[in-house]
Amino acid sequence: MIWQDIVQNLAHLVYGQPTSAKRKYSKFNLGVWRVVLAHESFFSFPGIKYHQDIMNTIRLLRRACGDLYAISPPMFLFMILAHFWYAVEDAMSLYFSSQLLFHIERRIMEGPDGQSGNHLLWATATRVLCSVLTSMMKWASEKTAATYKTRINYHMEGRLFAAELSQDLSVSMSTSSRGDPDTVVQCLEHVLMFAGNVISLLFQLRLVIHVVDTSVRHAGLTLVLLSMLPMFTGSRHLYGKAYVVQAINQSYLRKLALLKFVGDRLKPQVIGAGIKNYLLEEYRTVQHNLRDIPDMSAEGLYVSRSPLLFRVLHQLCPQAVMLYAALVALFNPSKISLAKLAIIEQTNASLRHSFAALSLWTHEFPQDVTRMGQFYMQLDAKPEMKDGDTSYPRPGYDESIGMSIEFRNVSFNYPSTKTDRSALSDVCFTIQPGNLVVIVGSNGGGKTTIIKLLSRFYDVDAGTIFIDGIPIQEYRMDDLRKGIAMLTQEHDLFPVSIREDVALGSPDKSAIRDTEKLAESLRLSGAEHIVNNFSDGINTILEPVSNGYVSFDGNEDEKLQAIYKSFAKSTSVSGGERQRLVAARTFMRLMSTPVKLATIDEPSSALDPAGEFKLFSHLREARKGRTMIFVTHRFGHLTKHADLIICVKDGKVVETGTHLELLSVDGEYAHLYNVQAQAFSSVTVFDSFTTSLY
Ligand SMILES: Nc1ncnc2c1ncn2[C@@H]1O[C@H](COP(=O)(O)OP(=O)(O)OP(=O)(O)O)[C@@H](O)[C@H]1O
Repeated sequence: MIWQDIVQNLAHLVYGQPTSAKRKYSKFNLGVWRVVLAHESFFSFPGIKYHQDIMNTIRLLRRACGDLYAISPPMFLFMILAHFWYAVEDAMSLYFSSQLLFHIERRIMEGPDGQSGNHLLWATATRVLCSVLTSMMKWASEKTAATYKTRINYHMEGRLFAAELSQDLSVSMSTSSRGDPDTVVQCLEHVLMFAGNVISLLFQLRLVIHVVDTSVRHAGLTLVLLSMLPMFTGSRHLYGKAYVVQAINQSYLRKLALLKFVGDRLKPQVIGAGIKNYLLEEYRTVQHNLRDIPDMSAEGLYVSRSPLLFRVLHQLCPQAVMLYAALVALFNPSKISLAKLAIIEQTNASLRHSFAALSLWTHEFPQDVTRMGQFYMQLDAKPEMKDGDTSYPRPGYDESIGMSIEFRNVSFNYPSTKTDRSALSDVCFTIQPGNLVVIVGSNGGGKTTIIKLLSRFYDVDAGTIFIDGIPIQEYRMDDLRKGIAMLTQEHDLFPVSIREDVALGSPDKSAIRDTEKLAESLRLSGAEHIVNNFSDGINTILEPVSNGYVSFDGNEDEKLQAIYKSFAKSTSVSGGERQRLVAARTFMRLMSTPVKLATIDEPSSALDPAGEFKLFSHLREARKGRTMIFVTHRFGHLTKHADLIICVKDGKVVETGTHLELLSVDGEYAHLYNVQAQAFSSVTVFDSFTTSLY
């Protein structure tokens, strides 16, 4: 019911959503569904403390107005003027139409010699003028609005992009959805529409009551209310209500399960198992059991449950004016005229439309405000981690040696984690400048987490990480990260050309034109031959952003499909080739900036053994003046060169030492090493090749 919806939505707006503790819930079955519907009484609203929400809404709207005004003051003012004009025009056009109808009627009754010709002429001219002005306004407003909205969207999206780029990982991971810049202008437009709607509504009410009153005194309000009755008794619907729907009919669920057997995934097994007849028989049983139980949507079934009386009233009430007029005409014909009837009918229709628009507004506006709030919250989200003010490397610190690192009683858990187990707990180790370190351990042990903490992706929960003798938090994050080259197990390519992708390894903008360094990076990572495979060479974009679509109906058209495929020609490379290209970015970094720490976290899972061996050798060659930390599961050839091996298990450091020291301890590292060594002990041509590499 529209009226109920308006009241309920306004209550939501003023008092906020009621809490589930205050709502009542009713359960009922509809066809194959069980519906649980939340009911709200006015008393279930939490109370006036929600005036805070209203203040927040006003604050948000003021901020939105400020932003939109700053983008283009004339366009902003024009947008407000246009909306105001529509509201006034809506009301005026009703008034002018009624005048026109009166004059037409008078003219018809008086005939061509009557006195009303001039009035009719004026009324016609005013009506035409008003329509022309409105069309001009609409034309201008559509043009301006399109440009204005485009500007607003680009501007707001740009601000959001900048804000997202500067957020740290824990903040971005806690944000569930990306804010929509559209919401700002939408919200403001909805407010303007609401204001316009209220103006028209008041005018329409005034007009219809006045016209009816001129026929029968004081009958106007009664008649208006009577014709509006369907809004109080209208059909039931679930739109905008809080409910949950579950399929509970076992035969229906069985039918859904049976239909899955003809899907592509299970079809081969159905054919192989020869169960066609069995499934067919089962389906017939289900069909028989379901008989007439409808499986149409719960929403549709709910509407069809409206009581008969409501339906009759719904049909009859809008005709109340006509029926009433017929009665008046029957007993007192001089009190009614056709012009009045036409005006009342027309105004009644407008009134119904205005009430429906108002109901929609009260439903949508709180959602708009919430979305706009989310947008601004994302825009305002500040990095949680405090930046330090010491430059890295510190002035006077020896730049020719690598980074020294100490983890002192470090514990850490990811902000988004759902388990109680810490990713790292009470971790202690020390790495000397220039050391080659290998971190080993089983899956989920915390190896990658150590690497991420070193680049200060997150702050530790307890303990301290010391970099070159001082806590990591004291360094300026940008400086520290410039001193670290990371090669990770994620091998996502950037959606740009290979040239730009590799060049982005260097913070220097001119790297994109440094052909020599680009070629050397590709050579060291073993990606040279990949680039040579493409006709566009180093300028190939491997993951172009999608740049078009086929319309829904065009999906059937083979020619259109072929044209679409020709736009989006993504060039695929294998997992190993991707890893090599990503590694090229790291070599670019190692060649371009004074890197004091290189962290290499399993970048070779998809590489063949020879490729992995070469990659690691090239990385080791770039070690001079740097500390280097490798994380790898295939560590035989690396740990022998390592100054320090850190063995982690379940978030704890279980052993540290050199290869020989740890083998002699015969603990976790010796166990992992022996498992790998045994895998190579069977003599095959391939194995002897790989073992010789290691
Ligand atoms: N982004 C994340 N959010 C929540 N938990 C995470 C996240 N990344 C890792 N973890 C959890 O932290 C723990 C340590 O993960 P980490 O990636 O450091 O292990 P790992 O030793 O590198 O494992 P693998 O050898 O499989 O790469 C694991 O329990 C993992 O599930």
